[in-house]
Amino acid sequence: MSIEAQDLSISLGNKTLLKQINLTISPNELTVLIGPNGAGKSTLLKACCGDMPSTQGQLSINNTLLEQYSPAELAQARAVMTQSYEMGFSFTVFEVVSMGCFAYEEQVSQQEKSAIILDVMRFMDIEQLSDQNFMTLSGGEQQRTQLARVLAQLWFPYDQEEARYLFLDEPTSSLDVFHQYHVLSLAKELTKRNIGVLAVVHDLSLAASFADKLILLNKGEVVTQGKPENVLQRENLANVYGIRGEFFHQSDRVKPVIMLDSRQ
Ligand SMILES: Nc1ncnc2c1ncn2[C@@H]1O[C@H](COP(=O)(O)OP(=O)(O)OP(=O)(O)O)[C@@H](O)[C@H]1O
Repeated sequence: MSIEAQDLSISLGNKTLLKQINLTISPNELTVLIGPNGAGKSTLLKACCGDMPSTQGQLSINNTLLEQYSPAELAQARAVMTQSYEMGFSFTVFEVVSMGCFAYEEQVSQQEKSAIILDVMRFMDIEQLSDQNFMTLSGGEQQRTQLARVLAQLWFPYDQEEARYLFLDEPTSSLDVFHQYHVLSLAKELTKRNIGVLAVVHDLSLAASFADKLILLNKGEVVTQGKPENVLQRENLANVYGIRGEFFHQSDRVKPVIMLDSRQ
């Protein structure tokens, strides 16, 4: 059980966005995509969740090719949180989160649905905002509401045996430090429930602190992938980001950090 991308390429016109990507997203791992602006992270995330068709190569989810999934099956196999989430109408937080239940709406009672929504709102620390208009929330509160919505999509059925997947494009970009840690700890927690997580994260120290596996992208290609300490080597930071710095992990009592040289 996993998501497998094989030789995945995407071109638009004469521009190549992704070049021959090979990767595995495992259900028991938090995989984090890193790389500079324009590297292709969002494009790769969209390709892996089936939101963007590839020009070449293939993608399988739990040993079944993506094109063999119906939209309903795909909605039960994976949930996606993109970077922008414009709401055309005014909805309350509760209503936005309840949209996540669309994939199994007919299989649960109203009571069960409300219990799921409350559960994920508690998880995301937004239950006190339940009746507030989504448009009036702060950026971080909106982000946590959207996270609760995608979590709701994967909350049922409870006894699901098939691995499922959560795709998060910059889920921590508007969050304060407490909620950044909270969201990535939660993402890690989900991997214990047979949910594989692929997240785009810009903050390298945060990525190094939580990722089981990092995938470093540059110019549409995978430069390297593996454990954070192996990916965040001095030469990769220099070649890909153009910075001087290094991975530093003092002890198990503290999270690793990327230390930047003061002379860049
Ligand atoms: N629909 C499109 N048409 C043309 N070019 C596109 C399209 N979508 C993405 N691109 C280009 O593909 C490249 C990769 O974009 P992508 O959004 O995947 O990068 P990213 O690594 O997520 O960047 P960032 O860190 O800035 O969010 C960029 O150069 C972008 O301009």
